[in-house]
Amino acid sequence: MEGPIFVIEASEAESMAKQSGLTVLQLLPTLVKSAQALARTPISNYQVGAVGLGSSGRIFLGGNVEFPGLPLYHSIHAEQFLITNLTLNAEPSLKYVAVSAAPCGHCRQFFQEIRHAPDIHLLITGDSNSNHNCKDDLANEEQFEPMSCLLPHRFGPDDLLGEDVPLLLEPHHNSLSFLSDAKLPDGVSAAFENLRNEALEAANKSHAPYTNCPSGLAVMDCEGKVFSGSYMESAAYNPSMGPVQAALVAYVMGGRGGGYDRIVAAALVEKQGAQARQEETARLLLNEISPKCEFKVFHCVSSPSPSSSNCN
Ligand SMILES: O=c1ccn([C@H]2C[C@H](O)[C@@H](CO)O2)c(=O)[nH]1
Ligand SMILES: [Zn+2]
Repeated sequence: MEGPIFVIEASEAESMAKQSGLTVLQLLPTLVKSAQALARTPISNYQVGAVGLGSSGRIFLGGNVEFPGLPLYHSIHAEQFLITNLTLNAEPSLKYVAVSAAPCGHCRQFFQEIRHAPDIHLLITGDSNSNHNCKDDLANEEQFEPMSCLLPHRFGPDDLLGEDVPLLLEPHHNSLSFLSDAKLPDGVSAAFENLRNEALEAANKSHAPYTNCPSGLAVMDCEGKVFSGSYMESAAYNPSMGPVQAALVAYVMGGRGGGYDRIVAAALVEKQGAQARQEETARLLLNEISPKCEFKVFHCVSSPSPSSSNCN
C-alpha cells in the first residue's frame, strides 16, 4: 500500500471525474474529506482540508499541522500546506480551491502572494468536524467565489514590489552560493554535505522579495531520505511560512505518516546576519518535535550576478 495521496496527476483527475460522472471542478469538493484526513491536529483535533486545482490540471491536497509544546504561530494552516505543496511540485498557478472551512484572514492574505490571486476561485464546503454538514450537492463553477469577494481591498505584492518581480509559484533563482564552496567547515560530518546542498537549492527557490533574506531547510530521516522546503514571505509579513514548516510539509507528504522523531538531521541555509533570520526559530521548532535531531546552519552569500540583489 502506498502512503496518503497529496498530488493527483491531470490524467488521473480526468479519469476519476469521468468515472464518477463529474467534471474535474466538481471533483474538488469530493476530495475535501480526504484532505482533512491528512491533517495532523494533536492540539485542536479540528481538521481542515484544502484541495486545489492548478493550471496544469493537477489536483493538490493539504491539511493543517499543529505542534504541541510550541506557540500556536508555528502551526501550518491547510491552505498554507496546499500552497507549499504547489511550490514543491513546481505548479505554475492555482485556479480553484475547495476548502472545508472558511479560510482565516491570514490564509486569505497568504494567497495574495500568487499572481492574479483575486481571480482564484474558492468553494467552502462546510466543516465535517461538526455534524451539521451542508453542501453535498454537486459544485458548479458559479458556486466558487472569487478571492476578490473574500478579500476586497487587498494589501498585496503590488503595494511593495514592481510588476516584474517574480511572485510565489513563478520560477526564479536567488543566485545564492556558499562562500568557500568545496569544503565543509571542520567538525561537520559528510552526511551534511548533501543536506546543505539541498537546503541551498531550497533557499535559491525561496520567495523573499520583501527582505531579500531567502532561506531553505532540508531534513533527513533515519533512512537517509531528504526533504526540503523554502521560506515564503507575505507582503504583510506575518502570514509568512518558515523554512522548517515548508520542509515539514515535504516530510509529511513524503514520509508516509511517520513521526517527526524520525528526523535525525537538519540543515538551514540563510545569509549571515540576515535581517529576517530563521536560525533560532528553526532550532526551537526542531528541538521540540525531534530533540535528537542534529541541526546545523550554513551561511550563504548572493553571487554577484546582474539579476541578483544583495542585502548583506
Ligand atoms: O484558515 C484556517 C483556519 C484554521 N486552520 C486550522 C489551524 C488550526 O490547526 C485549526 C484551528 O484553528 O484549524 C486552518 O488550517 N485554516
Ligand atoms: Zn488560515
